[in-house]
Amino acid sequence: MMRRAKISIIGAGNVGATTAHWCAAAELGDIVLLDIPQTEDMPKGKALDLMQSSPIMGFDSTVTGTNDYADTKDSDVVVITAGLPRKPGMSRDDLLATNAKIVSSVAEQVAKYSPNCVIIVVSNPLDAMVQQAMKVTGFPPARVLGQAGVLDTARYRTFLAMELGVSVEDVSALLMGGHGDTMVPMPTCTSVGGIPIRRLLSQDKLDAIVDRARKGGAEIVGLLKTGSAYYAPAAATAQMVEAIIKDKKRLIPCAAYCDKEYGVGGYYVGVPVVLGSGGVQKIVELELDDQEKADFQNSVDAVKELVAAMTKLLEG
Ligand SMILES: NC(=O)c1ccc[n+]([C@@H]2O[C@H](COP(=O)([O-])OP(=O)(O)OC[C@H]3O[C@@H](n4cnc5c(N)ncnc54)[C@H](O)[C@@H]3O)[C@@H](O)[C@H]2O)c1
Ligand SMILES: O=C(O)C[C@H](O)C(=O)O
Repeated sequence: MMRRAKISIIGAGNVGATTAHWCAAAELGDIVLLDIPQTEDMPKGKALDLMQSSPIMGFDSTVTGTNDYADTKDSDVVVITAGLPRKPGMSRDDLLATNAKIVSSVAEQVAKYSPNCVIIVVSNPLDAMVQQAMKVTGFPPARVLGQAGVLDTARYRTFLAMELGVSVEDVSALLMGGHGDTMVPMPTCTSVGGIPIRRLLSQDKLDAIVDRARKGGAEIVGLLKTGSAYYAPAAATAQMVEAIIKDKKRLIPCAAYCDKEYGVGGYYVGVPVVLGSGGVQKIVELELDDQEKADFQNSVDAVKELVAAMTKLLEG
């Protein structure tokens, strides 16, 4: 009998529970939703609620809630959403000290119970958290990656479609770099219905859209006031889960470990990858123009600083 894929989601908060929702609705596999013992039966409650939507939505995935890592044993994919979200006035980097400790403890348990899984980290500040997850698990870099680029690109595509009055389905785009204010839009890799974006939009309008995409997370934080975005982040994460489980070989931007690639030198940063079974199958190296190169380097430098601050915090 064919075994269904097993997907565990660590952190049953807004992003975690919504990722479970999208994954279940798309019948990607059986899902385990885990949170800390202090949350008591909360993950069980969310899992049961989701299961009770299955007759209406027509999916046969099971969803189990738990506080016990033993229930995540032998997962194929583990999504880490554990950690604090930011509130208005905070940057993602302000979460560094708290979330680095949380992600370290989570990654240790994930490696113990699912030594062969692919890990998708979502917790912020993303690029540092995924680096820490790789370090703690000792997994090969292809099996540890971060979700940011799919979300950032989706925001950029949404704003472009809104501006042009066209279907989002026809907007194809790419953003690179870290998941922060230094992320690098790639107008040379943006097209609508096959038409290069610069033939459809003035530079001013494009710049304004790029700026809004860069600040897209803060815009939602400012509106929600109690936390950060979760519908789009969860949809982005579910797309990555699907790519891995179905070996779809999607060419999408993810936070991937780049050593020689783009001359990064051993850090996680957003780059286009081929994502499929086993995680990152290939990092796609593009020839960058001078501006893109400078912007990308600036973003890599910001990631390096963040990782150095994290190392100091954890070791100090
Ligand atoms: N990468 C991205 O694009 C992206 C997008 C949105 C949110 N995020 C980040 O994802 C994280 C979660 O956001 P959220 O909105 O779901 O927050 P949330 O507060 O709704 O949920 C976080 C959950 O993590 C749990 N948790 C805390 N410590 C834990 C531990 N040690 N083990 C297991 N679970 C633990 C909490 O109990 C809580 O239920 C935040 O750090 C946020 O910044 C990243
Ligand atoms: O902005 C945040 O803090 C959450 C997330 O990184 C996002 O981009 O929505």
